[in-house]
Amino acid sequence: MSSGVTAPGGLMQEVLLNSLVNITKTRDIDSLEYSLVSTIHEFIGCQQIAIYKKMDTPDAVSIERSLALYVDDDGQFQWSERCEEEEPSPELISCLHSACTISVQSNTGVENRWIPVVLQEKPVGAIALTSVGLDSQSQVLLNAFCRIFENYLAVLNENERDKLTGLLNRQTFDKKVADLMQKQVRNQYRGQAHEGNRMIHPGSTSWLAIIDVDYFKQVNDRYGHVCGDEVLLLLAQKMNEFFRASDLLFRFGGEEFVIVFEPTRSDMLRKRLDAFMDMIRSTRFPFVANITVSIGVARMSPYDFPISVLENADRALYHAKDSGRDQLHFFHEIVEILDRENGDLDGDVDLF
Ligand SMILES: Nc1nc2c(ncn2[C@@H]2O[C@H](COP(=O)(O)OP(=O)(O)OP(=O)(O)O)[C@@H](O)[C@H]2O)c(=O)[nH]1
Repeated sequence: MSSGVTAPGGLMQEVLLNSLVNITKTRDIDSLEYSLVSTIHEFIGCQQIAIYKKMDTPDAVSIERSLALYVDDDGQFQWSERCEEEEPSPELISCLHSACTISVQSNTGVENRWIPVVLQEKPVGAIALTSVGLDSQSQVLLNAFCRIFENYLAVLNENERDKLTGLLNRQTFDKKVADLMQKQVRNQYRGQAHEGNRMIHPGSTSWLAIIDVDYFKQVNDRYGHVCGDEVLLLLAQKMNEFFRASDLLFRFGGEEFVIVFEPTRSDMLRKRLDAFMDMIRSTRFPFVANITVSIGVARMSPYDFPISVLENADRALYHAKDSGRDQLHFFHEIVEILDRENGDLDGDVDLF
């Protein structure tokens, strides 16, 4: 038996209730995960606890370990951060595939257990535990914690998402971007040249793109709002399939979408967005057959105000619309051109 908290009955119940209060007090998914792992550590006391997430990418399903806690023999513990799981165990894959709990016991009595996390009837992740075997009380507690986590995850997930497309909604923008930027500062500080298992190329920065459907009003006017919604839904699905799971995809309202890209070089991003525009041009949408999009992109560093970056991307988008639509423009390039034309090297030109 590997129980964490040992306290008299009444006190134990109080500690337990407080822990549940802490789980349900959280307002974002990262804090929820942290509360769950802390609670399992406190009440069940495992050697390792990890949360895995299934990430659907264009080419394959990848798995991310979003949080892990390692406890050594002296009870000292260490947190480990988000990373891509390069070689997921067959048990983890099978748990994610079957949505069933899997438990494997070694000769030495160490037990590995994978518990699925199910959202809208689909397995979206798993909680993995390494322990010296769980007694029945710990198993009951563990299952209850996991189910509370699952229920609360569903609530938070719904609050973060746009109802029509399922993409992140505008209200989450500040928090999500702040988290991403903090992560980049930490990586810079550690001199880390990798993002997950991807190489960060020299000269890479984050980018923010605003994608806006061209002449979308005509779609609504001609076919009605419900048909317009169908077009937006398919476009969002295409974006989800095309871009990496680590890029943040938002619907900002109407026919306007925002993507925050993890560090990459501008030439690489241009290639990717050109390919995206090509894919959209050749996709057959319901009712309208074809649509095009205009895109404005601005560089984003951890030291920028997100609102200023949004304004810059919006100016580049305006330029794309103004120049005929179905185009991609980078804000810094427009500034460079205008600077040259105006001979104004302050960069303080009234652009648009
Ligand atoms: N179907 C649907 N339409 C929406 C939604 N939100 C906003 N719209 C419509 O999106 C259209 C946006 O029109 P405009 O801003 O004039 O832009 P546009 O017609 O795409 O023209 P350009 O962007 O200049 O190419 C309007 O008709 C809005 O009513 C929504 O949730 N569903």
